[in-house]
Amino acid sequence: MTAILTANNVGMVFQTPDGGSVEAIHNISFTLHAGEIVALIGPSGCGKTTLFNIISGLLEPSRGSFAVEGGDNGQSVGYMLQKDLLLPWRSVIDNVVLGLEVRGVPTSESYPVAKRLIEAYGLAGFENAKPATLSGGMRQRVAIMRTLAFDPAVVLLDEPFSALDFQTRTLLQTDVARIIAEKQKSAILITHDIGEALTMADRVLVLSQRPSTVIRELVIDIPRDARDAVALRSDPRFNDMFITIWNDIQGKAAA
Ligand SMILES: Nc1ncnc2c1ncn2[C@@H]1O[C@H](COP(=O)(O)OP(=O)(O)OP(=O)(O)O)[C@@H](O)[C@H]1O
Repeated sequence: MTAILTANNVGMVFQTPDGGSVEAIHNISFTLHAGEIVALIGPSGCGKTTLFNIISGLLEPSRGSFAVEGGDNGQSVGYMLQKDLLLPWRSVIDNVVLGLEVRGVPTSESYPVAKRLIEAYGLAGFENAKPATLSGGMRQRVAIMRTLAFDPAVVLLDEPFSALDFQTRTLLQTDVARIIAEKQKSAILITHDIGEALTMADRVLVLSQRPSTVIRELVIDIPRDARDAVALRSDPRFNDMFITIWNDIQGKAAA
């Protein structure tokens, strides 16, 4: 398996204005392989956002090393955030091409890429619509298209659906996992939602309380393409894994 992203003994200590320090991440090591979705889940304040900022190249770790295949992290990592951050004055297609435009790709090249994504992922006919006229789920679809349009090596999904209602969120989890598989992308999913991690990921890394380390690695041995977000919830394996992760996050020993 080809490694796309490698974190080796990554640690992060923040200096505080009063001269003290906060150790956010104690030691995290993991590898993301080509085509994989790895979920990071942990208690509130355990350092998920800090790790996300390290992965995206916004922060240098205090210890250890971090590498993304293809070099400069910022260039090879695409984000999808909880807030879709679409530009309200731009149409759907002009939002999808934004990342390409920033990189200087002319519209003669970027529009066909965007049109293919919009058609493939269920928004044909909405190319010229403004974000305000779309539902929350449609806007998140536009956000994933914008992320995929510039062909990043790794897609970072930072609580991507937490602002959506349960039904939309459940449908989009399966959809986005499928889109990532079809585009042969690798992704890291940061989430508080155990069900979301189990629906979308190949592996779940459970993080401890701050300063965080990986306290469990769980391989989800149900093929991704056979996972329906709703049917999965009545699978006994889902329940077992859910309880294991829940106990880890609560700091409880397995029952
Ligand atoms: N710039 C900073 N200076 C000092 N401490 C910081 C800084 N950034 C984060 N921290 C601390 O590091 C810890 C981890 O923060 P982080 O935001 O990464 O957690 P998180 O897991 O994303 O939280 P949540 O689950 O609530 O979104 C927290 O205790 C936070 O207060």
